Amino acid sequence: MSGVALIGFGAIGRALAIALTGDTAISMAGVLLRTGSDSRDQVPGGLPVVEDTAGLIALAPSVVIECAGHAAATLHVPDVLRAGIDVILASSGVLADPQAAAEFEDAARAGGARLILTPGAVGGLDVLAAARLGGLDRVVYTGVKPPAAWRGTPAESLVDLDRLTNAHEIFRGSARMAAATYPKNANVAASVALAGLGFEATEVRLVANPATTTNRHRIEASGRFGRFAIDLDNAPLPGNPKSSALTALAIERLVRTRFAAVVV
Ligand SMILES: NC(=O)C1=CN([C@@H]2O[C@H](COP(=O)(O)OP(=O)(O)OC[C@H]3O[C@@H](n4cnc5c(N)ncnc54)[C@H](O)[C@@H]3O)[C@@H](O)[C@H]2O)C=CC1
Ligand SMILES: O=C([O-])CC(=O)C(=O)O
Repeated sequence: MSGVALIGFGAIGRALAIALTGDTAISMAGVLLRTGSDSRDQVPGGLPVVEDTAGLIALAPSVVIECAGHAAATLHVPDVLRAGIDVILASSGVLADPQAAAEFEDAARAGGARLILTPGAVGGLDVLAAARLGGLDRVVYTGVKPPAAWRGTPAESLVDLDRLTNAHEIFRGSARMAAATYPKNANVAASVALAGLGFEATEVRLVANPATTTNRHRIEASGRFGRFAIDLDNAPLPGNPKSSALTALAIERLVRTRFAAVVV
């Protein structure tokens, strides 16, 4: 088996295809699109396009990258894992649903494959996961994005995003609720929860702020290890103000790591 296959060809998928095409050590195996998808015209010529899970598995990739959202992850990822193919999951928030989390894990075990979470738009998950082994007391994640990043989300019923003049907290609660309520904006909250204190105990604040042009993420954690805080100020991806460019880079790094002799 060789190569990388994508589920979805939106802002992250396009960035990955550009970054990985032409690399001599890594080949692109193909892309899974929905039937009639607008993205078809943007897929580089010669790259196979498939429309269902069986077609994706038939490409025999060494790894599949999911970058299409929670529904697509639920639809395709368990079967890909059961077929023995590793999956890099961008839409980590799908695991906030205990039933989905159990199904994904069972599928990975059944197929002898690995479900790999990307740090995505944040960093510090290594610190959090190590600190957790010694015991964590508190983890707080705060995500701040410009109003445009909250369009098409429940924030629209809380505040007039077009007329916002000050920062407005649009969500405060558990990582589980954040991931379910903001599936395209709070995957980071889910990844922080999975690395640290879990979906219930991880505290999340989401903010719409007209004064920012970047996607800001702050993780604060304390426990027996001590304490840490990490701040990221991320440029958004062209084509999707919700998603940080760092997310595509973090996935690219995971892919390169799989094919590298020395792993940093
Ligand atoms: N872990 C993290 O830090 C982050 C995770 N994400 C996740 O990555 C996902 C993708 O992000 P973007 O590329 O920025 O979104 P996007 O909206 O630009 O692209 C998503 C693409 O997936 C396609 N799609 C939807 N359902 C599909 C299906 N069933 N099969 C095939 N394609 C399907 C859509 O048509 C669209 O072209 C987000 O929805 C989110 O779940 C995004 C940003 C950060
Ligand atoms: O890319 C980002 O800044 C974060 C994001 O959308 C998510 O966590 O789903």
